[in-house]
Amino acid sequence: MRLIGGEEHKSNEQPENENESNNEQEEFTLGLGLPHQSTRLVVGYALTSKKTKSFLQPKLENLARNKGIVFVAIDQSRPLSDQGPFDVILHKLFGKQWRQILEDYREKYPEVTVLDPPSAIKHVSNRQSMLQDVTNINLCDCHGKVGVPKQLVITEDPLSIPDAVTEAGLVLPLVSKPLIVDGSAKSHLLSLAYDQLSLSKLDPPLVLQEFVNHGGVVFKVYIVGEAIKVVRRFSLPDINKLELLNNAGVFRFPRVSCAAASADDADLDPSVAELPPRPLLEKLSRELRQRLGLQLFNIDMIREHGTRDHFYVIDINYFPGKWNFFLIDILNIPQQL
Ligand SMILES: Nc1ncnc2c1ncn2[C@@H]1O[C@H](COP(=O)(O)OP(=O)(O)OP(=O)(O)O)[C@@H](O)[C@H]1O
Ligand SMILES: O=P(O)(O)O[C@H]1[C@H](O)[C@H](O)[C@H](OP(=O)(O)O)[C@@H](OP(=O)(O)O)[C@@H]1O
Ligand SMILES: [Mg+2]
Ligand SMILES: [Mg+2]
Repeated sequence: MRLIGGEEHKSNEQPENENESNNEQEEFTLGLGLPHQSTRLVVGYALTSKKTKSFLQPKLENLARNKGIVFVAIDQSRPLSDQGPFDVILHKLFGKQWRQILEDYREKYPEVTVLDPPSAIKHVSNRQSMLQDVTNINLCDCHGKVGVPKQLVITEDPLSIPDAVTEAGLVLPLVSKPLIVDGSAKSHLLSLAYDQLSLSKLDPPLVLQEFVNHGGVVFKVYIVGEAIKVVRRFSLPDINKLELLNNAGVFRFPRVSCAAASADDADLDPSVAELPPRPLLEKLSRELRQRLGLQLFNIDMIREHGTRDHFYVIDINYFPGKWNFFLIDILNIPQQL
């Protein structure tokens, strides 16, 4: 298991010069559970134009090509079976139609690795089901505990929300998040609720999650097959009891922890900045890859403020934006040795 990130863990094996490319391709392919090819790997990709631009940057394409990995754009206007042949299909498109196309293709070509299976992606496209697998993972002896904030799904009448929150015993403040994540900006419209009555202004379907004070830093744990990369991002600041008493209403907030909000080089309180323990991340990653059936995802984790080792998973994202940099890390590591 390789941990790449704030604290880079370099493997100490040296690539054999004579078939370096194959070994490095092996790193990439076996790490992702892909078939290892001795010659080249054809990766068909189906992404939005925005994602293609952010993911398939020249550096990645060139590096991959040097290692026998070729990316070929899938023409979404033509039958998938008329294209290829592919060894891998890498995709991040939403909607039933694409899911069906991919399921039919998997039936016909079971030998092609689909990163990742549409049903597994659908599971993490819902903010309730995405976190369900986290709570029953046995992490004893992994130097920490990992939970999920108490949360409540609201699908019906917003006027029922205040009573539903009382009944569920949720404690304010609460973070309101659209229930479905579909790549749209709308699915990232989050709000912070300081009082119960204002909750009836919200717009279901949504999930209400208890806000956990965490020192204003979130750990984004990127998982690419067997590789893990952790980065720190700025997050919402803690909310103390006085602020809670003096504030009322529901406030929408921007995407506070996006790529531009890197906290990796910030001067932070070490007790806040300390990365989650590696054994914890390795076990969590291994278990979630297996339970979610995913190879490409990230986990957003926060440390409960005032504790050393009590973490919460607040979000899981499929094929997040920074994947290409980690692919470069994985493809590139032997050259860095
Ligand atoms: N339960 C929580 N307690 C404290 N802060 C939270 C909680 N949930 C979300 N946040 C804050 O809101 C930010 C965004 O939350 P979340 O990651 O769930 O939204 P998102 O739209 O899925 O974001 P992205 O997919 O870009 O990571 C988090 O990075 C964190 O700063
Ligand atoms: O900070 P990053 O680049 O990891 O942010 C991700 C974000 O966490 C989500 O994964 C986004 O995907 P959706 O949830 O489907 O919107 C990513 O957007 P994408 O267009 O790159 O897939 C962000 O990059
Ligand atoms: Mg997040
Ligand atoms: Mg998310």
